[in-house]
Amino acid sequence: MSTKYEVKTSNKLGRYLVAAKDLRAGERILSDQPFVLGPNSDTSLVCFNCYLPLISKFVVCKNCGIAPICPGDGCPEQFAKWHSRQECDFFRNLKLNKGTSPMTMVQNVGSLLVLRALLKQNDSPQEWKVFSELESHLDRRRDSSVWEYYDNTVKFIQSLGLLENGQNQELVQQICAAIDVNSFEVRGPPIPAIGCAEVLRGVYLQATLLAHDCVANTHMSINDNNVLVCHASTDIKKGEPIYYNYTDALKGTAIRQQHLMIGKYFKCTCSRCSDVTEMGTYMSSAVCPACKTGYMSQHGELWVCHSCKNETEHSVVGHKVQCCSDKLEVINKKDEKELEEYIRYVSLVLAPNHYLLLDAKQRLAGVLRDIINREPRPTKKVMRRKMELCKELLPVLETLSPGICRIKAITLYELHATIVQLAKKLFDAREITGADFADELLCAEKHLKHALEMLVIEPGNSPEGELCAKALEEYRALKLTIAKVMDSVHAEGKVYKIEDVTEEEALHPEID
Ligand SMILES: C[S@@+](CC[C@H](N)C(=O)[O-])C[C@H]1O[C@@H](n2cnc3c(N)ncnc32)[C@H](O)[C@@H]1O
Repeated sequence: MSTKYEVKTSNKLGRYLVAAKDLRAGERILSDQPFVLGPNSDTSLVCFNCYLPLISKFVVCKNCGIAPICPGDGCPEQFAKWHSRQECDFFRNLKLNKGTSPMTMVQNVGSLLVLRALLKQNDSPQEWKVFSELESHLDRRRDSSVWEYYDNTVKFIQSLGLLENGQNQELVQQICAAIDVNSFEVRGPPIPAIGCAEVLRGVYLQATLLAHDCVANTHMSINDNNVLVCHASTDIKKGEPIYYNYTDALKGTAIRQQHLMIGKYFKCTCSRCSDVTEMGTYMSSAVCPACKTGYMSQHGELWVCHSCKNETEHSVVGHKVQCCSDKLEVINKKDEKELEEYIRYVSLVLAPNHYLLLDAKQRLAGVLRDIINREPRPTKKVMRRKMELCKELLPVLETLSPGICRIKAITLYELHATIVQLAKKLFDAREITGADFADELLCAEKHLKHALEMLVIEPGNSPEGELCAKALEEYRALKLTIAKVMDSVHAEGKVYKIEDVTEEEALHPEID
């Protein structure tokens, strides 16, 4: 039993976790191994052992003769292996006694996670019991399209003779439902030479008890060994609920609620959902066509301006917002000019922090980052624009994801990097003084330190953990540079050049 949290039950939330003591931001609350982990139901073929995609060819496991696995040298050693001895023996029996073929497995890869959960019934009966008691909303799903969707999985499991006497298709539907309602997205193993990874789903029996709030007080990370770690993102007082955000904090209320209703079967009534301004961010609001300065938010069939109180029919504003959304779908989101044009165009219609605008601004910041890193002499204009975009995003993140937040940390890291790049360029061109240069570097240092304070809890073997290691090196180098610049500012008559800091000094500074 954890000393950090207690399990409570309410009519509204079912079981949920509360803090058993005062928790500080950054404090670890729980760490959890997956009960099951595997591909999504609509997956393309993956290796049954390591979950790498099997793109053009595969072999079958030598022992069971039916599980598709990696060809050539087999699965990379560093990845977890999921085709267990028990499963392999079970598959072998299937082949010998039922004539099950590798093709049956290939065709039913989307049901693999359900099959693996069901096999836990005998392999880990205690865990299975906990899993079988999770909320599944089975009655809400009965006779719906999702029930029908999983019909193939039911047939596949039945064909393997896995349902014991008295068990029926309801059990398979219940497993499908419990996985849908309780699973977390997990990054699959990175595909060699490409780097990107399949998105898998994992059920974590402790973490799944966290209730949802659109303004969460936890930060979740899953490392490359698939261990989930949950930290407090803000201070949490003893007795307060511990919340995780099941949906995307950077989406508007209508989209978040739809996602929660379709996937988790509840209507969120959190403080953000109950506030049409979304905590003053106006993230789903539009510019008022009457006063042109106020923002209108939706109240049922009307949109009302917070400033001049003008009322407009939903059909009118809703249509405009839909057009902005449709346009974002079709533009080239890797093209700087198309994104800038989109931002200019929709800024006439949408409030500045509307989620569609924030989406476009985030993408543009990424495109500009790539330009700055790729071009030998990126322009000051590009750097300034990227900094402006980061600065626009940060206050919204601070309101909607207070405390420790991954996107906030990355945005602060990016902001620091560009401040340093621009300041260096300006100083080298003698466009700013040594004192101004030092000020800029100090400002960058403040942002980098803040980013590091959040990144430090990321698991080392994750992309964010790697960013943390890189940021730490850069922090040490930056401190050294600042000290040199300060010295030169104070040393009369000396003209300081950043190149005066040797690479050796920058990369291996003395740590203070
Ligand atoms: C991942 S499960 C959480 C564990 C679940 N309470 C249990 O006892 O098994 C998600 C379900 O918890 C309930 N839930 C979580 N957060 C909620 C919220 N903010 N409002 C209403 N229901 C919520 C919903 O039934 C949802 O489908």
